[in-house]
Amino acid sequence: MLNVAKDDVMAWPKQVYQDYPQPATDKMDDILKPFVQKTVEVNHVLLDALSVKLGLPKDALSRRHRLDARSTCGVRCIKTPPEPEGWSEEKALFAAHSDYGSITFLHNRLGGMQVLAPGTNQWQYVKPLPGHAILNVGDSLNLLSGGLLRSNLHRVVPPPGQQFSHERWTVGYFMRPENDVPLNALVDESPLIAEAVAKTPERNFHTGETAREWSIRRFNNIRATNYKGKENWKASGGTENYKAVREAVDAGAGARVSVNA
Ligand SMILES: O=C(O)CCC(=O)C(=O)O
Ligand SMILES: [Fe+2]
Repeated sequence: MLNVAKDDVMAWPKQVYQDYPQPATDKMDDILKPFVQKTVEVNHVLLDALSVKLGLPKDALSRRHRLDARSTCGVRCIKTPPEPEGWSEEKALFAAHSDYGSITFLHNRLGGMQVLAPGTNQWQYVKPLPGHAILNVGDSLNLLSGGLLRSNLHRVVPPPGQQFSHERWTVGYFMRPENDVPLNALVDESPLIAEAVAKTPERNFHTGETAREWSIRRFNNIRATNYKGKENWKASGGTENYKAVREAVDAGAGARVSVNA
């Protein structure tokens, strides 16, 4: 798995955070930079449409996700070898999690990603379609929207059927709010969001954390070297007050860890 920070891609050949291996540096100008720019452009169209639907000013979300502002956004490339033994639930490649940011834009050819649809205990495959991308709403957008947009639990298991004999590749862009954006529901900017928050008193939509603090806390607790058990899983959590997630975790959905979502 290779993660490349958006800020490093956009600053290239200057460095903002760190070095990357040659497969990434060779492709910065021709592939990574255009990929980031195009993805952010598409995501802004989506964020504007979502803002309007949420009763927010049209740019309320996109102005919190500007391309040239520092953030924890990044590109991720995941290569998974073929699984000769075929499918088995224990072989989850990515444990159950919800993404930390706002929008995750995923491109893959093989199946394997599964989602826990709200109100169910059944994992369902999300089938990649040619010419399409898969979009996950992350926890930050869930919070900003007062829970109106859901960040569902998902995981990755070996691809189904005959696909298991192929190498699986995912390329994704993880869009997260700008570093200093407070992660609170936007109640002052939308009566719809204010109403949704008022109707969910059991949830805290005022995290007191900035987007950067939120991501760093979660990355640090889930990192395999720090991970000691369920307590870290909970400390890494963002939507643990969200009933479906809490129930799934208590039922063991989050028992395995391998993610940096
Ligand atoms: O590989 C995939 O299809 C999804 C990976 C994922 O959920 C993640 O990187 O957060
Ligand atoms: Fe994910």
